[in-house]
Amino acid sequence: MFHHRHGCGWPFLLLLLLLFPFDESSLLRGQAAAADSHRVVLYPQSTRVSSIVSSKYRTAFHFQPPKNWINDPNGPLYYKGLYHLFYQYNPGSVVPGNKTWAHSVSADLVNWLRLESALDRTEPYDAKGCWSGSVTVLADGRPAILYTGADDVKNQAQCIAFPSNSSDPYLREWTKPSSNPVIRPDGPGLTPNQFRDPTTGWTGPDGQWRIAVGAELDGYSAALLYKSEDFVSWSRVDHPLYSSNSSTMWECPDFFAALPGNTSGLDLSAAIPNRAKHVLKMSLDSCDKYMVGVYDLEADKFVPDNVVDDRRLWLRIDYGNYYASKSFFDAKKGRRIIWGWANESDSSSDDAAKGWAGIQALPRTIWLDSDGSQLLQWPVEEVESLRRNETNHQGIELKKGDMFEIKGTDTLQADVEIEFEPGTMDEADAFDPSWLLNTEKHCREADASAPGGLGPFGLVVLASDDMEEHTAVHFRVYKSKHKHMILMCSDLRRSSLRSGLYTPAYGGFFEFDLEKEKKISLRTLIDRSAVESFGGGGRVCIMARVYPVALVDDRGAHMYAFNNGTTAVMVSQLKAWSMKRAQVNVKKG
Ligand SMILES: OC[C@H]1O[C@@](CO)(OC[C@@]2(O[C@H]3O[C@H](CO)[C@@H](O)[C@H](O)[C@H]3O)O[C@H](CO)[C@@H](O)[C@@H]2O)[C@@H](O)[C@@H]1O
Repeated sequence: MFHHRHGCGWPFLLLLLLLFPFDESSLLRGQAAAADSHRVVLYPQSTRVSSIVSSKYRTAFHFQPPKNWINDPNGPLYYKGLYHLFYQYNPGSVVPGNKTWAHSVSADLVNWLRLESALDRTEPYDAKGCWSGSVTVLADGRPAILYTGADDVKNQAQCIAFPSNSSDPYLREWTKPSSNPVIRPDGPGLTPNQFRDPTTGWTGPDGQWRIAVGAELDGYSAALLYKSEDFVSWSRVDHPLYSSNSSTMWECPDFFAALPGNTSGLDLSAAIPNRAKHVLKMSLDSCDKYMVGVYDLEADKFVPDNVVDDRRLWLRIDYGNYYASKSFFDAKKGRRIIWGWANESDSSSDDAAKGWAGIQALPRTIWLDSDGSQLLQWPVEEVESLRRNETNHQGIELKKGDMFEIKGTDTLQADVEIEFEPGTMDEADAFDPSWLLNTEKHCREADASAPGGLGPFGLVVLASDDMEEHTAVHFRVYKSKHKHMILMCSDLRRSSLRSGLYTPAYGGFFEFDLEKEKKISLRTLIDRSAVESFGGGGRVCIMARVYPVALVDDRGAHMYAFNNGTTAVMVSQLKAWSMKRAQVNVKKG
């Protein structure tokens, strides 16, 4: 029998059991299947599914403007006591196009004040859009924007802008000098409409500035390297910072240094300790991938520690809906922070009806693990200021089929931290490396309801009373040669009764010394249409967008810790908080 702990729905479940007997070993699938039979009778979709046009899907603490289309975060920086976030914004519409640099500021990375646009399409060289780029603080303390201007035939060139008044901490007004564009799409191997998204600058041993620009080079991907004395006149270095024939154009490259095992960040323009590694991030295939390596100062090249030919195996910043990320060194707290964009997962006609599309994922502190092999991420600590009414449990044993309902928390706006401790690791199934090639496929097959030796166990969020709608974030433990391989999935397939949504089962693997660590942690932040999860202390991150009908209908939602694996797991610690609404772009300054 399954063990439903502290559950709300006993009478209902009992009724379901009587009416629709199901395989006891697969509670989630069983409930959904039973509910499926109900759906026709109780919830004919035409009358049941209320409109997606609801302010209830707008996020309470993820960054979004009041309306219209947004994409990439651009040029984040900390300047004179304020955090600045610029982002790609179409001021006139909810579809991509006519991009400008919208601009917001914050004292705490949580509450944001909307300012006037920083860059608009005013010149022939940016007539089709002021596209993505970065901010660099120059030696005299002045920030400079480098962005991509797309002209009327969408050829791309890199352009510069300076604050009209750099003593203004709000950096409200920006000026484009007559020297623009400062880097044209010229030179051997370049494709003029595949040349964009300049990185933040750094200085080399010769004191000269360097930047990388995403490009297609001879049909392949490259982070092209440019050098300058004064940040205004640039020349192309005869070799790229790094290039690869495993893919085509890389968008939004990001290049930074990090010390293994140290959560403090490094400022790329300052002296970089010898022990430091470098990270090159690139956006392609609708996701953000990265390589860890060293920056060979003599050759002026990035050299990855491992060259992996098959790009499906490249490490990922996030295994969900997350793209075009950009990091910056936060001089206030000495950390590196990364921002990334999460698109809507509905149709563009839904977006048009809603009048808004796109959010930014939470700002995350990002650092390298102790052996320098992968990045770890965690929401910036400031997010915790929104936590209210803590719920705390320890020592909950979850046997196969158990669900433990987390009560007393606003399940639509919540922050949950759980530690799972398997009783034994003996039953873990064997790992097959071929799963790494398609983790989403593996998450579809390794469903939350399909029992394994050790797992699935995890969290079910935004679950309707009858489980007809729910999103499962869960782990499965596999034995591999040396350590364990942990699969983390965020399965959206039953997240909504609506049709026409993109509802994959996202997934990523991480290697973990479970014998030593004993516990696997999960942190999930639920913010209405956003479910952002961090597994294994930030080893795998999954950003997801969901649109449960129950949320709009005010039917509430449930949240459960569950285990459907053969081996019992102990929830050694469970903490949940309701999250207060932040002031995000509600006011214009
Ligand atoms: O806003 C331009 C910047 O955005 C980037 C990366 O997101 O380029 C995206 C790109 O278009 C694709 O992405 C759009 C969303 O950003 C999508 O809606 C569109 O359908 C896609 O083609 O933007 C340009 C212009 O559309 C196109 O060449 C890119 O692929 C970044 O590279 C740009 O600076």
